[in-house]
Amino acid sequence: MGCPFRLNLHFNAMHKKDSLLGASASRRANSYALPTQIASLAVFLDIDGTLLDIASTPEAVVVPPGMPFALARMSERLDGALALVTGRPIEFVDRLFPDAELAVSGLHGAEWRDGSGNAGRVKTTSEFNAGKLRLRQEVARWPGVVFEDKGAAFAAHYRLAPEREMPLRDLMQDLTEAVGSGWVLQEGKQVLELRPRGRDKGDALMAFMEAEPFSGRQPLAMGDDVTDEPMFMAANRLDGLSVRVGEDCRQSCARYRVASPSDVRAWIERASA
Ligand SMILES: O=P(O)(O)OC[C@H]1O[C@H](O[C@H]2O[C@H](CO)[C@@H](O)[C@H](O)[C@H]2O)[C@H](O)[C@@H](O)[C@@H]1O
Ligand SMILES: [Mg+2]
Repeated sequence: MGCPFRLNLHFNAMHKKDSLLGASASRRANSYALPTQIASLAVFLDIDGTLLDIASTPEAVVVPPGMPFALARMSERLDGALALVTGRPIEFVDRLFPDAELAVSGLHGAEWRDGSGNAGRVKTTSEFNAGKLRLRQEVARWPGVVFEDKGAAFAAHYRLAPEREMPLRDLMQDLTEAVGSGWVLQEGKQVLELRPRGRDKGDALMAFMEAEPFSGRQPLAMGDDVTDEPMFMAANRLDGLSVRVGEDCRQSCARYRVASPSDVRAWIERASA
C-alpha cells in the first residue's frame, strides 16, 4: 500500500460506485453524523491520530481519563466486536489500555490477538536485528530524531527534527535492502519505519470479520493515515462504513471524514452511553 496511484484509481472507482448510489465519496461529516445505533456494527479503530491526539513523540501520547472505560463499554455493547487496529506493537497497546481485553492487531496488521487471547506474531531475523541496532546507533547521533523499537518493526521519527528527513530517508533505504525481503519501508506522519511485509490493516479487518464475534456484522473502520487505507477498502468491500479522521486534504478511500480525534472520542462516549 502507500501507492497514491492505486489510491487514486480506487478513489475514482469508489466515486463512480457512490455516484450510482446517489452519494459522494469521502463526505465531510461531524461526529453527530456517525451512527449512534451501533448494536449491529463491528468497529475497527486506529489509535494514533484517531483515538488519541498526535503528540511530539511516540511515548508522549495521552490517554484521556475515562477513555479506557468508554472503549470497554463500547466493546460490551458490541458483544466484543471492537478491535484496535494500529501501527503500534501489541505490547504498547497493552500499556496504553492495561485492563481493556480488546481484540487488537498491531504493526499495521502484521500481528494480532483476539478477545480470547489467541495470537499471531512475527519472528525476526539476525539481519533484521542488526538493522534495528544500526538505526538505533546512527540516530543517537542525530538530535531530535526519535528511535522507536517496535519488536518486529522499527521506526525513526523526525517530527522534532524535520531537517533530518532526507538523510533519514537515505539511511532507511539502505536498511530496507540490508534487512531483506521480509520487511518493507513504510511512511507515516513524520516517521519512517521498517514493518513486516505481508498482512496489512485491511487483511486484519477481513480476518477479524471471518470469526465471532465480528462475523455477520457491518464493519465500521476509522483511521487517519496511509496505512488505514487498506482497512477502509476492506470495510467498503463488505458494504461497511469507513471514516478518515483529520483535516488534511489527501485523497482517501474512506467514505466519510471527521475533523479530529476529539470527534471520535465524543462519538464513542455518546454511542456507548
Ligand atoms: O496506526 P496508528 O495507531 O495510528 O499508529 C501509527 C504510528 O503512530 C505513532 O506515531 C505517530 O504518533 C506519534 C504520537 O502521536 C507521533 O509522535 C508520530 O510523529 C506519529 O508518526 C507510533 O509511534 C508509530 O509506531 C505508529 O506506527
Ligand atoms: Mg493513526
